[in-house]
Amino acid sequence: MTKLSVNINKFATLRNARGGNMPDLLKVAQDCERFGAEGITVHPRPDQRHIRYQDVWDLKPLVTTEFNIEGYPSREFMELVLAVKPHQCTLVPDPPDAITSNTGWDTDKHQAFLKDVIGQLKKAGIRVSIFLNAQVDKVAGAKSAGADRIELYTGPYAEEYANAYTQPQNLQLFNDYKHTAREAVALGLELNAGHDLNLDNLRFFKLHIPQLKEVSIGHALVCDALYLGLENTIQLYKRQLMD
Ligand SMILES: CC(=O)[C@@H](O)[C@H](O)COP(=O)(O)O
Ligand SMILES: NCC(=O)COP(=O)(O)O
Repeated sequence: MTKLSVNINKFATLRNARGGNMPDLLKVAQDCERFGAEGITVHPRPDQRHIRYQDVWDLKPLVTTEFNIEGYPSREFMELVLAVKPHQCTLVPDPPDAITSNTGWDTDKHQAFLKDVIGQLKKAGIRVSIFLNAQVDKVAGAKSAGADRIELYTGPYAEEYANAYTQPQNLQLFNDYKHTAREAVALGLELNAGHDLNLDNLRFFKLHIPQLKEVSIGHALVCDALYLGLENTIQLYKRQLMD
């Protein structure tokens, strides 16, 4: 079974646009769970342009499914995560000014740093996932740094899927995802995926990477919800994830 964690960043973007509390992020998270989400993901960025550090504190007692906090492990981020203690922390190598996440970790180059931060998170009882490109040679570094899971960065997959839409089975890049997933499982790592997954490309990914434990989806899901409604949209995404 693959769990759907709804990334609620973009609801916070909308709220912040007017400075008030509409939509109410806490209600959104609770409604996502009520509508079938099996996790809530947030990605507090240094400029707090969507998720604010206070949101993370406020969400913690309300989230009854899996709470996943994503981000670059800066000192401030680590202090927040270690204090809030979510179920899972996903480490992403984003520079402070990133518009959105656009690559995975080089687990060789940053091995010592990753080992240190993952050690701190694990000591606090937090499961750690690290964001990885579909690069089979970076998986061993995730394992030796102490990660429990990897999250496959699916941005390039989504782009290629859209381009090769008529014959997705010919996707060249997809073999790299398959090999990376296989290597992760062989080394005892669990598998997440995320970024730019949507109602078009999700089913193909799920069918070909059956080891997938969880996907986190935000941007496309929120866009779909504008047309289809949040409850219906969450159900449609869950349908794509059926075994
Ligand atoms: C790690 C990842 O892929 C997501 O967190 C994505 O970057 C969403 O962040 P934004 O909503 O800021 O684009
Ligand atoms: N980890 C990926 C995520 O949380 C959502 O990414 P996106 O669906 O907003 O691109």
